Amino acid sequence: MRYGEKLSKRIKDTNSRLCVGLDPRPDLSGGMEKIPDLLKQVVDETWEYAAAFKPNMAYFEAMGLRGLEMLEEMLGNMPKEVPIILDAKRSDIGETQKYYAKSYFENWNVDAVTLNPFLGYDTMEPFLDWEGKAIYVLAVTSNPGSADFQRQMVGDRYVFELVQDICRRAHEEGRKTDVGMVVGLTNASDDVLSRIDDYPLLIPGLGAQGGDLENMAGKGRTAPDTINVSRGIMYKDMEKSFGEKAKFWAEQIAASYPA
Ligand SMILES: O=c1ccn([C@@H]2O[C@H](COP(=O)(O)O)[C@@H](O)[C@H]2O)c(=O)[nH]1
Repeated sequence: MRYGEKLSKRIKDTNSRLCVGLDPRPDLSGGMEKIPDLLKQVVDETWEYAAAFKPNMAYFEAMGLRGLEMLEEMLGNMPKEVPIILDAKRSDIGETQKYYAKSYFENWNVDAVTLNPFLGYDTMEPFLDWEGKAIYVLAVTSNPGSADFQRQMVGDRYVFELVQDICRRAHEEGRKTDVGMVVGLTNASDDVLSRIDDYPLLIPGLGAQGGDLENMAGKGRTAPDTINVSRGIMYKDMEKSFGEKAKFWAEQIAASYPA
């Protein structure tokens, strides 16, 4: 089964496009030793509402070797039907990318990984022949600085449209790996979305970053797009359970962008 099929099935089964972000912060969680139980609790309480989970490498790397062990332990115990998108945003020459691809797709067996496309198509190549896997390339990120490069014009096209050419090329070449894009909800204007094809989108920026779900309403998209919430579930309204917050966000998303 291709990645897109697995994610589409999950979105249908749960009636949810919510991607639950797993960004553990020891400073807000009573110390590093609390993180493994916290992650287990978040996964246990939210998985029924989750189209996907997205651990961000930065938060695990910040805890040193123990953090990587925690990530590995967590990945080994995730519900198998929920796709895992590892937010790594890697970028390097192709020879080195081979080892990132092996690390994420073979050793950790995640379903998808985020990549920075700045070094060009050849650096995506090592990720493109993996059955059942996907990459999401950064196209229009959710930060204000997305205007610095991504939303600049080169001739009569935006830079993010050149990024989209990577998806098109992989698709035309019939590669085994699915290729989607990261498009931040905060910057998902009509001008942007009208130029984005129906490839799977990973859409961060809901919750703490204030992205507006109305941006996604009525766009006629059919791809298995998933909308991420990290802090809004793990570190907001702590009197509520993680499950309650995940349910809330799944419903909010469905109201504007039905599954
Ligand atoms: O453009 C991007 C790409 C990735 N992210 C990541 O998503 C989550 C968002 O966390 P929140 O707490 O829901 O704001 C985090 O891991 C970011 O590094 C993004 O925000 N924007």
